[in-house]
Amino acid sequence: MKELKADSIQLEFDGRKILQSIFLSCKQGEVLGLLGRNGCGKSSMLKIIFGTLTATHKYVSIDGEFIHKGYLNNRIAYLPQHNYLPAGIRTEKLARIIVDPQSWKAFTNLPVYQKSYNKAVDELSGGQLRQLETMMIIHSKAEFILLDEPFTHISPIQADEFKPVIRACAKRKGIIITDHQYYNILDVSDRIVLLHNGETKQITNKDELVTYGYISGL
Ligand SMILES: Nc1ncnc2c1ncn2[C@@H]1O[C@H](COP(=O)(O)OP(=O)(O)OP(=O)(O)O)[C@@H](O)[C@H]1O
Repeated sequence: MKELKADSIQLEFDGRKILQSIFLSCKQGEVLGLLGRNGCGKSSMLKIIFGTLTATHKYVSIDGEFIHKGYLNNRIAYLPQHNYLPAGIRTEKLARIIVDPQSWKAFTNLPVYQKSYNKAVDELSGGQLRQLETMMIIHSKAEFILLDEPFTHISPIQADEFKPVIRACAKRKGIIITDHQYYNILDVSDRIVLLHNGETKQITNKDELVTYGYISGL
């Protein structure tokens, strides 16, 4: 199983330090949950690993091989925080571009695809669209999958249907997932990392999330 490592990432915006002491690793076969307050740099970190945001400094590797642009050669796929599928195009057409032919059967069996395959993206509800674009990324060819807020706009029952699909995908791939619905992240993840004051903290006990002021502990 391959291992993705993100190390020594530093990011500044207008002289303001956002990320400074970052170490993340994710093996194929596991789901790594990434938590952190609004604006702490979670999306920026995923974009740096994916290769679409330039950091002041970064070291991203898969099995020791330096990865400059993760999106090249189907190494890393990224679900952005905001919708990415273009409006006006039929779902089936987009799925044929994004989904790995080897995962086509599993993907097309998903209820969300069956309900939407002959519709255009702009005919879907916000929740349907979010599920669909997450599922397309999960069933893409990439070795590692980065999911930025996949549970946003998703109803609780659909989130519960979602989690086993993410777990099943993690048998073959490595997944890094972030969302403010932290209970869903705790549920679906093997390990948790908290981004706190620009640094990654490996979380081994839920109480540490209270200590770092991420949840209130009430
Ligand atoms: N292009 C940019 N130019 C300047 N500042 C930026 C830019 N992109 C992000 N930032 C700032 O960097 C910080 C980290 O943003 P980022 O979107 O990575 O945080 P986040 O943890 O994903 O937040 P949220 O949970 O609210 O989505 C924020 O303070 C944000 O305002």
